[in-house]
Amino acid sequence: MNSRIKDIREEILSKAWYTLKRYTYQWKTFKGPWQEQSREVYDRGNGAAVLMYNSNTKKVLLIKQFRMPTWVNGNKNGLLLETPAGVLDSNDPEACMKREIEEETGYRVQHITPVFQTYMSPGAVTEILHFFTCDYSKATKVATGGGNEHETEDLFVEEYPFKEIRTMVNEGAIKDAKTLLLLQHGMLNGLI
Ligand SMILES: Nc1nc2c(ncn2[C@@H]2O[C@H](COP(=O)(O)OP(=O)(O)O[C@H]3O[C@H](CO)[C@@H](O)[C@H](O)[C@@H]3O)[C@@H](O)[C@H]2O)c(=O)[nH]1
Ligand SMILES: [Mg+2]
Repeated sequence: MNSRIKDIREEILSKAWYTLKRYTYQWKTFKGPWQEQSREVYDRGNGAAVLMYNSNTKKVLLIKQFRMPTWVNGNKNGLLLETPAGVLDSNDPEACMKREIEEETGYRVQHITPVFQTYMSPGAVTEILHFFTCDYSKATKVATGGGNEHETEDLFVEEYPFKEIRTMVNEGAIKDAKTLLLLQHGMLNGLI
């Protein structure tokens, strides 16, 4: 509860694949007086993302895919290098993450480690992202991966040596926030 907010009204602006709402409310400002504020809020559910590193081969697994929102905002071919990630389809982030790993990468992993959770774009998007790490091995590969064709997902799986990844991070070549967070976490904690 927050006693600084009252008279909240919500209005659906768009309800298609996900939901966009406008919230209008009274906010008690830090200066004292009440003020009416209005904010558009996009609800695409919550998500999960994982740093997949192989401590034997010393490689990190990343996926490349076309991301339309980046293409309309400066990413020339629209392709983005990211950690595996997915939208949660239940209240169990760990189970969802494991399903998503198998769908996107073809690995059926037993253990993943929760590391932190963050709001990804708190001015506009409700999403909390659950972050994990996973030390994977070749032996757990059960399928080719590449995403769910029914959902028109089309992913390309790549592996990068730790050394190359560290250079990419330091030179600003990673353009996706969740991926940068996880790679930096891996570097800070001696995983990669
Ligand atoms: N038809 C249609 N399909 C959509 C739309 N938006 C998403 N999809 C389908 O839904 C799939 C969702 O795939 P996931 O793997 O579950 O999610 P993601 O797009 O990888 O999202 C992850 O990364 C995002 C960006 O960092 C995160 O925001 C998200 O929570 C999650 O972690 C997409 O690949 C696409 O096929 C849409 O507007 N229309
Ligand atoms: Mg995904």
